[in-house]
Amino acid sequence: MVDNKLYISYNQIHQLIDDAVGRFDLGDSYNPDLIIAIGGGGFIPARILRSFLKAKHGRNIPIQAIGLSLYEELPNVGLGGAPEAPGTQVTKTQWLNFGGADSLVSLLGRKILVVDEVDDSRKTLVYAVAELQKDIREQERQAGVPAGESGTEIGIFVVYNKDKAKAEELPPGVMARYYPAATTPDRWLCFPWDCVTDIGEHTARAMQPRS
Ligand SMILES: O=P(O)(O)OC[C@H]1O[C@H](OP(=O)(O)OP(=O)(O)O)[C@H](O)[C@@H]1O
Ligand SMILES: Nc1nc2[nH]cnc2c(=O)[nH]1
Repeated sequence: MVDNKLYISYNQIHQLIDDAVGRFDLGDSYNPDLIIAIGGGGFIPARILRSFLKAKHGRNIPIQAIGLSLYEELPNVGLGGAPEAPGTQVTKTQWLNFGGADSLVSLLGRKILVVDEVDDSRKTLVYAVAELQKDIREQERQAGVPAGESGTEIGIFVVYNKDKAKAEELPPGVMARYYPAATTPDRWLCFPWDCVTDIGEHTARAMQPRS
């Protein structure tokens, strides 16, 4: 049976992020001051990205986490696990804390970089951006700033963009700040943090020439 999965190693992710920060001139052409990581898959890439942006600008960018889920896990069938089945709608499992007395995050005027490990159908990113835009409008309203005039910008960094027709589209202003570290065929990606068997074997598979 043909293994249609693509195995990815930690080093490959690290190297792709390093290359992408230089290639896209991230930190200069778009200089984020807030990273929003979409968990769980966006957490490790966001942390690596923060190191490369700090190396460039000497400034640690805060990382805030949101939790979104679209894919359900199928029973595990060996190394790398089974591909997961897409659900029909994205669900929020965790969101930013703002607005109340214990508010931690102001979005106004921020240059936000949303980070995830893979852009597949694009549903997750579209949902995240739409929800963030609602929050920005609400914060503008609370601050008495006309809608859309706070100077807040949203960009997107993904480690892998799957080369396929997307189910949904991002707003053009956000697509202008869309940074995919790599483009990959429409195959199931097995990330190293999903590996619960032998990480050495997983890494060896990741290093084999792609078929
Ligand atoms: O482009 P899409 O088709 O929306 O898929 C991409 C999303 O799918 C995965 O999340 P998942 O729902 O599996 O949650 P997880 O990160 O917690 O595993 C991945 O981390 C992305 O967030
Ligand atoms: N691990 C993993 N999660 C995903 N979520 C959407 N596409 C993928 C994929 O190819 N691999």
